[in-house]
Amino acid sequence: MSQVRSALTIAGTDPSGGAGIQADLKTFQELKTYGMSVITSVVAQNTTGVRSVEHMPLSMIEDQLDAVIEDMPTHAVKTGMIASKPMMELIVKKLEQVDAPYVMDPVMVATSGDDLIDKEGRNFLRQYLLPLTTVVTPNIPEAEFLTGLSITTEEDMKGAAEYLVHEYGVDAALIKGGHLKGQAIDFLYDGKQMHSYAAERIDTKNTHGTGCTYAAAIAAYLGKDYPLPEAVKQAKAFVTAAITKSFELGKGNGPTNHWAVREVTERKITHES
Ligand SMILES: Nc1ncnc2c1ncn2[C@@H]1O[C@H](COP(=O)(O)OP(=O)(O)O)[C@@H](O)[C@H]1O
Ligand SMILES: Cc1ncc(COP(=O)(O)OP(=O)(O)O)c(N)n1
Repeated sequence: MSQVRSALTIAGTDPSGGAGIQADLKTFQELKTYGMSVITSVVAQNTTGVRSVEHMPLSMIEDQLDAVIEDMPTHAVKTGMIASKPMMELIVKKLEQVDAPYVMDPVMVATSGDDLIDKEGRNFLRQYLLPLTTVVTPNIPEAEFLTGLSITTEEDMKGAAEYLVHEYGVDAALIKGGHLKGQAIDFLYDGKQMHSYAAERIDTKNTHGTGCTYAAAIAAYLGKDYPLPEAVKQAKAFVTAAITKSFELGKGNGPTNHWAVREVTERKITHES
């Protein structure tokens, strides 16, 4: 692999550093992927919650996207917080100009419980953005919204992954199991095979930004031409390390540790397919 690989994140900000654009760029950097970023919304938040949000004008989002797409090679795209239907319509149009794998982290609610996307945007995402994705990575509540299914068991998770692929035309769906009890297991359905990725659940409240970090790591590995099942396995190891060494910072849920991967060498991930 000669040229440096790059990834573009299109998301909101987290000034406390644990989630959003900040988490994505830290993840790309740790995985030696050149990180580029387009900001959709400026979010005043920390480990305890969101206090205010300013959405970027559409013209500013478009100018940021054009500035990157016209100038920089893009080997993978990851979206996080896209707060409205007009933003999504713009991003759909721009993604047509980028020939690269697209990871969607369908961010809807922050760990703190604050909504990050409006109702019109949720519905547009389901109908128009999902079909463009290489892989969508919902947590349990996000998967329940996207599918309308109740998800309380591992079998429900598998059913939701299959539903998203068959009903919404995503290439693959990764249902993350952090919100369930027991081992931290995720299920990836790629239209042909069901894959499971399991790790020991770590007893910590410091999981702010786990979903962002996981999706950004998947994008980085896809940008390096890893096959999707392997990209997910590597990203699972990355986010598990980040949680293992997460930080007791802030008064709420502390952030994950994006350089943990340099220190946590033994990360037992059970990948089955
Ligand atoms: N306490 C935990 N210990 C180990 N892995 C966890 C823990 N909580 C979440 N995970 C893992 O972190 C990733 C993010 O999952 P989840 O927290 O459900 O998504 P989100 O952060 O979007 O809500 C998944 O791989 C999940 O299995
Ligand atoms: C701007 C922004 N994007 C995404 C999130 C989600 O972060 P959070 O829910 O706290 O953590 P994960 O769901 O990724 O584990 C956010 N808070 N802000």
